[in-house]
Amino acid sequence: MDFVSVGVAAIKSRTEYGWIGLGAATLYLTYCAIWRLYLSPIAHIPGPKLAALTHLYEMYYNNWLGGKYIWKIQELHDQYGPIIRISPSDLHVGDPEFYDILYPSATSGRRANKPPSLTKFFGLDDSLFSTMDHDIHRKRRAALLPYFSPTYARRLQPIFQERLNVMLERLVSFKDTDVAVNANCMFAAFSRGETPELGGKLEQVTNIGPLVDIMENLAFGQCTHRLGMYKPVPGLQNQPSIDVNNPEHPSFDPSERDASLSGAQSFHIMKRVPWLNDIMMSLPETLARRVSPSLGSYMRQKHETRKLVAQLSTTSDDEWNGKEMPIFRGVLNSPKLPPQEKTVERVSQDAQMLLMAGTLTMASNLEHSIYWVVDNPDVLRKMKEELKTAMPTIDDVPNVRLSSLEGLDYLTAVVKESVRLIYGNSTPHFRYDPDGPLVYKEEETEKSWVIPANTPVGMTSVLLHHNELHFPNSNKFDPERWLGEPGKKLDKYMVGFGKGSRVCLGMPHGYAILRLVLAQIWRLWATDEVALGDELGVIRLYNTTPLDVKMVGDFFVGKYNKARGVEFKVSSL
Ligand code: HEM
Repeated sequence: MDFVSVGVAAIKSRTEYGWIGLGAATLYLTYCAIWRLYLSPIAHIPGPKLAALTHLYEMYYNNWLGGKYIWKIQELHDQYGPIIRISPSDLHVGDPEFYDILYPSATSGRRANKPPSLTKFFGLDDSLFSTMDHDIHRKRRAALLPYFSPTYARRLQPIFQERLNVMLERLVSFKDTDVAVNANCMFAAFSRGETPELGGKLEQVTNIGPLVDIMENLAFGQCTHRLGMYKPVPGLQNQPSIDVNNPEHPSFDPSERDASLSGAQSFHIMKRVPWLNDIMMSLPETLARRVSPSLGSYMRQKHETRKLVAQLSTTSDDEWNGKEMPIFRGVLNSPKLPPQEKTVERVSQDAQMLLMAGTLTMASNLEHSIYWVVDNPDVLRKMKEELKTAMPTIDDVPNVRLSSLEGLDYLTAVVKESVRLIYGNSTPHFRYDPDGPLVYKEEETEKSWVIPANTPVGMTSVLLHHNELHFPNSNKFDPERWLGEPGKKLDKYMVGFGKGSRVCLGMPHGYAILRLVLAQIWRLWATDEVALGDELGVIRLYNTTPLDVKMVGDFFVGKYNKARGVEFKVSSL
């Protein structure tokens, strides 16, 4: 055989192999398509064929259009009914009455697992939030539970109050300056300096919002003491504060907040390609920072958290005598966990998750509530009148007890209404029952749908909180809806903290901090329309329109039009 015929034969066989490969791929794809459309155990659930056929349908709305699938899901519910198939593997239910079935309570005896799409996107696979298995989740949660009761939250008031005082003092230092305060950064203080105790040096940190400090205090028994950097402002009650004229200390720095939020942009990619997340998480911090600043700051947070937990693991019980035991010191020692659950690596994941869970939603909530309250003078008027009953003068503000704020119905209604409109997590929260099928019964038609075991089903707070049957005129910020008997009945439909065995662990702390912050800010400050007369000055929105507080995309948490978020200035009355 000459070279030419050998070459021709090789090409021929390669072409043949090519055709065989193509044929096999076509057969496989055809089989997959037929299986997904007609043979899958969820083939009977209504929905668009394209969504049943490929995840690209969802990806078009989430990755290409930017977190828009939840609103498409609402359109699909309008078209196909209350239960729909939204991807080859996932279902979605729009009927609020199904919530308690999908998210069973801890005492129901039913198990609810989380699928990887909701757990493997932020590199904390062994944290409480990301725990897929129901039984492991129960154990991990039991170790944290003692630190999250309403009574415990009340006991923590001095810790909350100390940080809050500093934030309020700092706010006064901006009065009659031209500084536009970034509300989210003011509350969250995403910047974190290295702790001197750990041998690091303090970075220049320009945020002093209370939330990260509070969470760090609860978690580790210390915070980064960034306040020590600020010069006290003369005349402000013994608090360190900022010299606003010092160019090194400008207003609240949004860079890390923006970085953290832009990190959320990768949520929809990571949830479908979890191995990409594993690669990212294995990068050294310097390289991660080059890939993206948000990833860099996330990695820094991860390393710092690990250092703090490692440090806690070497402390002795005596060191905490007479002091509040930090949560993760307790977890490292918890008799409820087996040794493999108490490694520094595993516990650090819980700690980082807690820092994130306790700041992102809270900061967003407080930020937007500033806008809603200023934008609704009637709401502010009623709230201020009620606040005056608990704090007759502004000197009473730092000493008001949480228990007396809990008795203020209107304040509670304002808090609930802001949680309703901030939605908690904006993305569908998937669960599956590993033990058997679930049944969804459509009330109107009395038709029953069997959902096979192990099928992920999601429900979405953004859609449930705009259900016009329960929340008429749902886009309006209207605390009145939570008052009286009708208000009490609405509690069933409030899902901002989730429900069931995985309901937000920090809900008591969340309510406590929201009550304290809102009550104290709005007792101390007025607006141009509403003033009691003895306030420190007025809050005026700056460069913020109604469009800026409207959620435009679901990236696990809501994304908003204006990257800097709500801004305001403070002036004399
Ligand atoms: C307005 C404030 C807050 C909102 C709206 C909120 C909302 C949520 C939501 C929707 C979940 C997921 C529930 C689920 O998986 O079904 C969650 C989980 C969690 N939250 Fe919050 N949260 C807030 C504040 C806090 C605070 C202040 C802390 C900590 C002090 C916290 C700690 C946690 C933890 C640890 C989890 C995981 C619970 C688990 O998987 O068992 N949250 N939160």
